[in-house]
Amino acid sequence: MTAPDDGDSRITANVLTGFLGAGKTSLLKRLLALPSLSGTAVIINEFGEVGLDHLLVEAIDDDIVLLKSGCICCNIRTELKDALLSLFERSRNGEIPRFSRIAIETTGIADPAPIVATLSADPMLRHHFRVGNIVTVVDVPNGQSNLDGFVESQRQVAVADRIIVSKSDISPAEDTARLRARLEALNPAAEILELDETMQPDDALFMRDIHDSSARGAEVARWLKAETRALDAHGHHHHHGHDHGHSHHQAHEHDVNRHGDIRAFVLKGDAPLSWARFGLWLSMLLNRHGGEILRLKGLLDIEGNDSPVVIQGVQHLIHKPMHLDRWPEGVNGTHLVVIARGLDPVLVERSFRAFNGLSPLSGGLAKSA
Ligand SMILES: Nc1nc2c(ncn2[C@@H]2O[C@H](COP(=O)(O)OP(=O)(O)OP(=O)(O)O)[C@@H](O)[C@H]2O)c(=O)[nH]1
Repeated sequence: MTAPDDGDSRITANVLTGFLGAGKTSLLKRLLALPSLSGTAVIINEFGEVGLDHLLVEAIDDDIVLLKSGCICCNIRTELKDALLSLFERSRNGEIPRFSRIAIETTGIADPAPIVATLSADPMLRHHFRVGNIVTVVDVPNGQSNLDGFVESQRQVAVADRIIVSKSDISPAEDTARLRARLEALNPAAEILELDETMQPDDALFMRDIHDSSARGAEVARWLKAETRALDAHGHHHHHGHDHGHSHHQAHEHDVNRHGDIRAFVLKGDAPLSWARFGLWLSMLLNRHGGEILRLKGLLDIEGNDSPVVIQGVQHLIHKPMHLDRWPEGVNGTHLVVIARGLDPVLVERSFRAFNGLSPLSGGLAKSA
């Protein structure tokens, strides 16, 4: 793992995902109509032989690349890479306008993580592109049943930085509220926004991300808020942290963050960490369990640093760590939000504490701050 460094002039790649028909293309059209996003190049990956979405996104048709492959996890990786590099070259040569941002709309039944992985792991791609906000659209009419029936839908929600709840205009308010609650539990670190087709989206959806130093503080504050909604490694809500009488079993009965076997939890450090040791622990964890760790984001208190180091990752990948100017109000100490599938949070916490020289938590119960 490299040391934190903020200098970055690469093209931002926003990934737009969401289940079939959730409203991705409709949202993308409205985003691209905003002056601040008008120069965005677009790659659309459609399921099936005939692509139609590019016809709907007429505004920037010269820059649209359509990837027709069905399965995003295998052949699409090469195709996506070729498409991205070709767009980059063509803009360099003046064949198409220069662009500083690219939006990648995934097919509805895809797990977006391999796209993010391709973008961040391929040496050529990561030289030119960096992953910006991952935006996931979930529609109220079908969102619940998609989450029930398709692990891809769960993964789309789990990796998101922003979740757009669509079609609330044609749904009962209680359905919208119920879906929001489920999404919050599944990914407590994401911002959830209700946006139907009649509403103009904010360019911040794509533009304000963790790489933007003016937005970084607000972004991190959101991750930290996740802590009040996520569970600690033992299945307890932090604001219920005084219930020391709970057994693990009791705690898990109230474990709203478990969906299928995907769940969010928070690891906290009560002493500064050694960068090298933490890096080694994380590498080992990802080496072994990268496929199960869907999303990881948080603040690290690193020895010798007055301000926190921001870290985030998707599956096997850890993005380049960044510095935050100062600790947010009321926060000191490492806070790591983890969204994982099929991993025992207690074991992860145990190894985190042991490896990083933190004392074990007494009695097997996490203490609240
Ligand atoms: N009422 C309502 N309809 C919407 C909303 N968002 C999208 N739609 C409609 O839902 C349908 C699907 O929207 P698309 O934007 O094509 O959805 P998509 O996610 O791109 O679909 P696929 O590419 O097939 O996965 C279209 O008929 C849209 O007009 C919304 O917020 N409210």
